[in-house]
Amino acid sequence: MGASNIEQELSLYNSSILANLNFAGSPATFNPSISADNPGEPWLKVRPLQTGDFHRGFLQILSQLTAVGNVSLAQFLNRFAQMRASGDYFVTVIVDTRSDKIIGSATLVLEHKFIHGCSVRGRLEDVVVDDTYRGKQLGKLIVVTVSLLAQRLGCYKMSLDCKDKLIPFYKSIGYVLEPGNSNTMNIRYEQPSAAVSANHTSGSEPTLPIDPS
Ligand SMILES: CC(=O)SCCNC(=O)CCNC(=O)[C@H](O)C(C)(C)COP(=O)(O)OP(=O)(O)OC[C@H]1O[C@@H](n2cnc3c(N)ncnc32)[C@H](O)[C@@H]1OP(=O)(O)O
Repeated sequence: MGASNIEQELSLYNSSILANLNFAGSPATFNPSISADNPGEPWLKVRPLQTGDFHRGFLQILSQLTAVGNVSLAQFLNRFAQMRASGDYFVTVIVDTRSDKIIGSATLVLEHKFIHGCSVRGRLEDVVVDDTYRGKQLGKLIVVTVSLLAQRLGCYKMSLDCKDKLIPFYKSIGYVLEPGNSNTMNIRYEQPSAAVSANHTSGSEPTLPIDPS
């Protein structure tokens, strides 16, 4: 099914918050100058992820970043609805409108804190540009877009994890390795069990016993 057959698409977030981002205030340099509003070609568009992007190759793009698995349309729409309801996921894509295909993506996730006066931190996740479009500033464009969005949404900082070879790429956009504070540590769970929701306010969710002591 072609993406154009989808009558009513939902956006993950309100696209108006992408307007007039201050690209001039970013440490990144663009030559020629481009921005989310003016990505350099009339057939390039930067916008929030939409439900119809399942049919525009969104998951295929992500598979150039890491293993995606066999995600069905129902799974995609379910995850989309969860992200949209949370209001904390800003999956942002670049579309080639000539082919109606997604050619780039980056995600800003908001992490709500108690510290720093109940502040919000941004996390940069899942950055990818289709391999046939690389080397044309689109990687920088999508990362700067979500980084400026984080600033607009009031984040006090934005953080990312990346392979060593991408450090120069992110440095060129203003990200820095902070001395004494630049390590990533992980525990990997080889066989993740079925997720159990920790939200036990809904009647249908499993409830956790309350310790009366
Ligand atoms: C937080 C995360 O998600 S980390 C995961 C990042 N994603 C991946 O590794 C997926 C596979 N790679 C890609 O999709 C792309 O190569 C990207 C997104 C990293 C870069 O996209 P591109 O569109 O090629 O980047 P763009 O053309 O904007 O390049 C910007 C600058 O970074 C440099 N650069 C781009 N890729 C790399 C790289 N792999 N290694 C070193 N430098 C790089 C370019 O030379 C360019 O330098 P310049 O500004 O001095 O000319």
